[in-house]
Amino acid sequence: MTDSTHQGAPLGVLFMAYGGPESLEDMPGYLADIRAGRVTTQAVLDEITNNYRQIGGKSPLPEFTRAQVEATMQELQARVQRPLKAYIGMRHWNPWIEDAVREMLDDGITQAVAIVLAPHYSSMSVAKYQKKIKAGLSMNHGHIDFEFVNEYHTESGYVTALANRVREGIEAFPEGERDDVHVILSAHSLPVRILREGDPYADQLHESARLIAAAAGLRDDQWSWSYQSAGRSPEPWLGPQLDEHMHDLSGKGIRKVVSVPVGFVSDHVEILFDIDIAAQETAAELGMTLVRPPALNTDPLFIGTLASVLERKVAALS
Ligand SMILES: C=CC1=C(C)c2cc3[nH]c(cc4nc(cc5[nH]c(cc1n2)c(C)c5CCC(=O)O)C(CCC(=O)O)=C4C)c(C)c3C=C
Ligand SMILES: [Fe+2]
Ligand SMILES: [Fe+2]
Repeated sequence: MTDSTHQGAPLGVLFMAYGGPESLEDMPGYLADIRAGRVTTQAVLDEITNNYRQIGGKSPLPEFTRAQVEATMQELQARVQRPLKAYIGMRHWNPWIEDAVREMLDDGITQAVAIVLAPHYSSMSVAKYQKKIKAGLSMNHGHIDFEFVNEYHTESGYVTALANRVREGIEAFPEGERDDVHVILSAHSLPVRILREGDPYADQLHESARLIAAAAGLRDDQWSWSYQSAGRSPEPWLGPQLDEHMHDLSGKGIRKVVSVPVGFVSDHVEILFDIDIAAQETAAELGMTLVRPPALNTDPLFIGTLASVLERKVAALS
């Protein structure tokens, strides 16, 4: 428990997520932001818009984010005596991180903790969210003491929750077939150049994957690693990509697969389209059965993890 001697404004808790379009009309603006000034051809715009059309015409990410924030705040406020106030800021769409920071300053917040709804640190992900906080502060000529959660990829609640998903996927197969089921753990690819730059992303992903496989009781030959959702740019991206990896596994005679993305914490287009539609099509071509258990979303173990890592940062500010 932290003390209750702080007066005045509550302590801010800023939750940051990728952001997602709430209608197909948002697509050009959303993509322009993600691709940061690079031209998006009509063909790429049409392709990605069509992917969103196939998952219901909008991203479910904002709604999952709000639900995760509400559940985490309930748990965190029960553990911390100091009054807290939650804010949501997205990197690529409304509500923007910079606007959330302005709202915090308007509310008189002087101390805050910040977390990205992504468990692994990279200069191309978490660091960019943190830069946006700093931009929001400098644009508004304000100051807030921030404590940042950089990563939480080895937290036991996160690992156990995903190991439970792995088991749930395996148990979707009849009992006599479960020994033959192969588990693919995956995460969003990034350009290969991050390795030369000493970025911890790939190592952190592999560490999570090993912990999850061990917690799920998988044999070494019963799981493998793959990247997914590489961006549409000419430079090389980390692989193997899910599609080519599934072809490799098929070549080894594997026909039953469970897919568990470990870098995403809610169901959104990179799962609902890239796995549930695109990878399922590949599985059908290869004569494979592919089971994809739900993402963490508001799993109580995951929410407990978010509350715990935030609680430690709140304590550091007190
Ligand atoms: C670890 C890094 C990344 C995560 C996590 C991530 C999640 C994520 N991405 C989308 C949707 C799109 N991403 C796109 C491009 C893109 N994504 C990342 C990194 C992560 N994305 C990079 C580095 C890039 C390339 C940017 C560029 O300069 O081109 C795109 C654009 C189309 C494309 O290039 O494929 C989309 C759309 C979601 C919904 C998501 C979920 C959390
Ligand atoms: Fe992305
Ligand atoms: Fe992506």
